[in-house]
Amino acid sequence: MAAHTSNRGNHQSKTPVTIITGFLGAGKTTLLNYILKEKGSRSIAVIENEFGEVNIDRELVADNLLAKEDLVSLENGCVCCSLRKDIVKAFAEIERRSRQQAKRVDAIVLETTGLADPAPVAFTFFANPWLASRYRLDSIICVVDARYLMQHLEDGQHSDGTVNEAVQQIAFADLILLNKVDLVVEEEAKKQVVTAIKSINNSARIIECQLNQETGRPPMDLLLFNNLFSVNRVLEQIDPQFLDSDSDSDLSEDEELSPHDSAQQQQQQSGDLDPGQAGRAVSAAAAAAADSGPLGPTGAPDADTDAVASVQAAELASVAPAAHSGDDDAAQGAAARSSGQAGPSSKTHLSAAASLLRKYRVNGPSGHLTGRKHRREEHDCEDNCEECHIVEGMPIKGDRNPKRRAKRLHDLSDVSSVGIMARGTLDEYRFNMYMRDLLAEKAKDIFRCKGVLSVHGYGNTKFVFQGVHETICYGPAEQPWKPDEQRINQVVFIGRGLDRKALIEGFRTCVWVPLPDGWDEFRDEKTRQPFYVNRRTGEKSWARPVIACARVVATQGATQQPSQLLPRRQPSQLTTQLSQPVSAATTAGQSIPPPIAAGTAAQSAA
Ligand SMILES: Nc1nc2c(ncn2[C@@H]2O[C@H](COP(=O)(O)OP(=O)(O)OP(=O)(O)O)[C@@H](O)[C@H]2O)c(=O)[nH]1
Repeated sequence: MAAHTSNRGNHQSKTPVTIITGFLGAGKTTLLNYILKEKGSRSIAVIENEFGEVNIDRELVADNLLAKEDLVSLENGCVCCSLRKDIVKAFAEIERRSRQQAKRVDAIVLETTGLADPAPVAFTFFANPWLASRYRLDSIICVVDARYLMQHLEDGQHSDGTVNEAVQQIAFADLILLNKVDLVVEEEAKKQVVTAIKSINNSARIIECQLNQETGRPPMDLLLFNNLFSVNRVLEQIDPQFLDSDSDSDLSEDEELSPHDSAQQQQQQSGDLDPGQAGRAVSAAAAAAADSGPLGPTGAPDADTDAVASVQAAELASVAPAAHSGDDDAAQGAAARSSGQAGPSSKTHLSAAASLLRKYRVNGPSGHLTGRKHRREEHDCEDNCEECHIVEGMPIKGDRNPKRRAKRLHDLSDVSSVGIMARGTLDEYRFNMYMRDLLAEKAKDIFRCKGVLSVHGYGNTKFVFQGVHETICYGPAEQPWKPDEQRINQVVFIGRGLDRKALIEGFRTCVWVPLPDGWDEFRDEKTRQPFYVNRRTGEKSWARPVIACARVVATQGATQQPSQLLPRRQPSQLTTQLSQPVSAATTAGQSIPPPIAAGTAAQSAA
């Protein structure tokens, strides 16, 4: 780990950092899990950034980590904007933990959210002196969803010439994993995707893969320690003015931590970072690290006198203003750093860094996750308007004319996440119906949904569900529910124009509740729709009776007469029916099948 390396400024001795980027649902976490499983004796720490209100990825990644200390989560925000300060703090936290356990870290993998622009994240490694002295960017890997890329690119090309995150992610990649090739059967369609990728980034290597299959994964040595990132490439092929520097910096003022923050920092020593607490906790770590000094390779304190200053720099996550030193200086400095030569003068370094950070500091005061509805057309704003998340950005490749540079739009004002948690177990059928109806109506706008579920009738099997637009699959998690683990269902939806209230209310109806005494549940053999029979009276109903007023509810809203139902079956048959795994309804990569015609008993059952 960087804290365990005494060489400063030597490119190869710095701890390599791999950024995994890619649009929502492309397969980033699948890749990360593969890396963690195949890492062998190498020690890898993970910084995981999740956009959603509920962190499902932590659950999915944690099983593959040797220790939970190897994972730092940056939740409910996006590292490229609202959580960017926290990147530095997350690195400091990893150092603190590794120091505490006298453990080395060979590499760090940072998984961004699917909505992140990797550019500002990447440049934090050049802009922040503390990070730059300890870490080097090994490569940016972009995972591309072969099935949905064209849709995402189309969504990303606006009539006003702006581009979206999917484009940025490809443009900045050093390595592109064209994933889910199993879902694109036609060679022509695949070629079209490859052509689209090459039109954005012609220099990155493209590897076709199927990350969810053992046989479809790229070899590990292509992924880590590959030294592919090059600032020169960014300057030459993406934005020649990327490192333009100037003298002003407005960074330090609002990024400094107040004494109040510092007091809070002292209280949090370990554990995953809560949203909002994250930065403070990790800063405390940076401060603690500064106090004790960095460790050398053996774990002994290093006498490096700039240590305190460096770590404090990390804590502040800011750069001091520096005199204007000229574009060439800045570019050369960055290029020199990239190639492992001695760094530029600190003046140049800080100046370039100030320019970069200012350029990419795009989020408004409250960040885009607060559900701001501020839209571009509502006022006549300029580039860099913080309210709109619009910054001056990348040119379209090959376009060297600054006047024609496309503005990059990081307008997530209508994109939100809705996280829902519910205690207990879920009714399989109702949940299937809930998802089917939701996706039938809103699949295009629901970019991503995922969750961890406890389903009634399946004992301690923990189910994971994963959805990307209308593609959804269910399956058992790697680990079952632990005996002392609370059964809390967690789902998260990420998309455009989500109706939070409707999503929550709908999900609530999926929670399994016991039937009133005397009622049995059966399934229609063809549709698998449940129906209910009163043992005593023989009454049948599509609607689920509830305990308090079973008769009333049982007849309310039923869409067909119980007489149309199949004959009553024996309880043993019922058990067989209900023990069908929820995953049997769908298999990976297939859309959820419609068990019954739309709009029938699923809604009325509530
Ligand atoms: N068919 C198919 N599915 C895949 C492949 N690779 C990953 N998946 C599935 O795609 C879904 C999303 O994968 P993740 O790894 O969670 O995607 P992600 O990019 O981390 O998603 P976010 O973090 O939410 O943006 C999961 O259900 C994976 O099992 C593949 O090669 N083929």
